[in-house]
Amino acid sequence: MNLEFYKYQGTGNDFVMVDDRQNAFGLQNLPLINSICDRKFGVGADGLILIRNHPEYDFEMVYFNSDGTQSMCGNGARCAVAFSHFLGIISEETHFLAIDGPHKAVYKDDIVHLEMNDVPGIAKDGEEYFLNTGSPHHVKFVADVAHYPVVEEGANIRYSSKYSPRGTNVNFVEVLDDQDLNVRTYERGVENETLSCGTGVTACALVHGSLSGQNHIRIKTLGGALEVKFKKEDEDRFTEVVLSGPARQVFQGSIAID
Ligand SMILES: N[C@@H](CCC[C@H](N)C(=O)O)C(=O)O
Repeated sequence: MNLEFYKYQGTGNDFVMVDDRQNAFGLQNLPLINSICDRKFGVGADGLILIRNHPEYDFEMVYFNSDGTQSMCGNGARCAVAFSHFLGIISEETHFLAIDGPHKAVYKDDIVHLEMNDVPGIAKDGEEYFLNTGSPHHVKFVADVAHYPVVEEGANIRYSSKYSPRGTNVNFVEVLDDQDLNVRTYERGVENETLSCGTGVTACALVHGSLSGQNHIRIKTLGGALEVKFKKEDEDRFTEVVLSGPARQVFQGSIAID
């Protein structure tokens, strides 16, 4: 049997996308997800996304990390919006469902503006921070992120007893100024550095914005530029959080599956 798929990338965070409006893809088939995402033996991707019908929303995004675990993916959601536009499911605006609840988004000129869920607070531990932007994120400020050992130190924090057993994603942030950051992220579920992480840059922007007093932060990742706008309420609570950036189709294909 052949599985038709599309490949998308959002600032270098890459995903195999499947139009699964017929609910044909087995959600428990983790070996299949692993093998499709494998960069040597499969298509190769940080994650796999199914687009499914939903009675109350334009579509449902079902996201899997490359190891088959599930969480919210900001870049994946931006790609899901672009893919749903390509499939003709949505036009410019959409209201869709993800694992962390409903999201609204606008797709215009190849840029997806994605409304994230409100963030209830930031936990501080010395000079390091933890918050949940749909997925869990540790945020650590460093002086020279380009030369930082992201994979080694990211794995140390991700597997530390503090975050056991669920683990966390880990972001290393270099502050350029009050509104600009360089960010590199170690991702749980990929167990490696990815070129960009949408929920991760959102977490970094909220921490930095709460320290610098700004509510519009530009973030450079290894895979490109993203922006986060938000409203800061009292007690480090954030509403109207919007993640913006490009999401593009790279190719389409078909893979033989058993
Ligand atoms: N790349 C994603 C985050 C995907 C989920 C994460 N790896 C987790 O398991 O928490 C993004 O763009 O947000």
